[in-house]
Amino acid sequence: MTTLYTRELEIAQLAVQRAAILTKRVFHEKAKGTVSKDDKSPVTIGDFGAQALIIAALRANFPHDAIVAEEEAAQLREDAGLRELIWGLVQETRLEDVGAEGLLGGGVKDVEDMLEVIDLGRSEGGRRGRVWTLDPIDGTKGFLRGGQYALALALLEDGDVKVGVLGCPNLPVDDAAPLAADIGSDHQTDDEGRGVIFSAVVGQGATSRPLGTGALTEGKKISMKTVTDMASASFCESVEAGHSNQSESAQIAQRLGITKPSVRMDSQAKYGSIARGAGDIYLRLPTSKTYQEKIWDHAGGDLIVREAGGQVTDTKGQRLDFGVGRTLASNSGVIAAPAGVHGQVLEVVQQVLGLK
Ligand SMILES: Nc1ncnc2c1ncn2[C@@H]1O[C@H](COP(=O)(O)O)[C@@H](OP(=O)(O)O)[C@H]1O
Ligand SMILES: [Mg+2]
Ligand SMILES: [Mg+2]
Ligand SMILES: [Mg+2]
Repeated sequence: MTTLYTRELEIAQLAVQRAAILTKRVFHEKAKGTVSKDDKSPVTIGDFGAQALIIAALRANFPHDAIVAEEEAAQLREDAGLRELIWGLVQETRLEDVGAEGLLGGGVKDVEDMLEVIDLGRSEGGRRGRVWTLDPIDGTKGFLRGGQYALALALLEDGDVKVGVLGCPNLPVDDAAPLAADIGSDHQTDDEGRGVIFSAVVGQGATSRPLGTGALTEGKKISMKTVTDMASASFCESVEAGHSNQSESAQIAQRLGITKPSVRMDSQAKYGSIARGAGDIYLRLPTSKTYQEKIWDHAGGDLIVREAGGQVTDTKGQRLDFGVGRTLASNSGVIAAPAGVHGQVLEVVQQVLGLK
């Protein structure tokens, strides 16, 4: 039997759309309730609030599915001020479309329930069964500096990505718009023309549609650009130098004959951008031997790029393996490129990294 994942896709898109209403509100506020996690990385009331809203929708619609999400409630249990702020936001956030809000169902009863909902994302993942993976704000550093960020949700079944949704509130709606790494100096007031949801279902292609706040509109098919001449291609990379080795990627660009400077952008907005042909190649080269990539940072983007005509592997040339657990422990780095040139890019990556 073919499973079409129609309901999973609809719920995932609406849940991301609703949570984006919350993150956009926090994005425009000066005080974002930022705290440091144990690994010193930032998390904000936007991350916690979005995670609570999205998991609440999953709990109501797919109560038997496991969830692997980035954040956990431990810090909120010790900080009443912070959790009340988040609770206020979660309570107030509703989709404009009453029917759509009804579809999401459930809701969060009270503050304690909100903390429990956040902690439903602590599954260890794995190769068996249905596992949702959620990054409520991917690119928190981009979110804090007024750049790109994404709400990323994907469904894995037996370790394979079946549905992927990326909400990118700060990317242009227009698939043909030039690659936008930041959103200019007007970001405190103006959301006009921005906000897009990228989606994909395995075997059904990838689409984009406006993020909006009302009912979802029909998606438009997206596809990667065909690269015929490397000299006119461009790399899309992290803003954070600690997340990808930028000097190695400069050498790779040079060897490939790429002349344009890399576009630096936070979050999985990179995957969405290349999937719609606004950029060409996404490179993420390991900066340390010990860091393991997290499944929520890549699952949605991986499927969206592959369904748009791309290939995604690590630097060893292996597909990303989402069935290992919460991390991509068996992979190293990421190379996402149009299928026609992926092999050529991989070859040069391996030469520069000394892998062959
Ligand atoms: N040393 C490191 N190497 C690679 N990725 C890292 C990293 N430290 C943190 N990250 C991840 O990089 C993500 C952001 O990706 P990008 O650099 O493409 O914007 C972060 O997601 P969050 O912002 O959700 O925590 C975080 O999970
Ligand atoms: Mg992330
Ligand atoms: Mg995150
Ligand atoms: Mg984080």
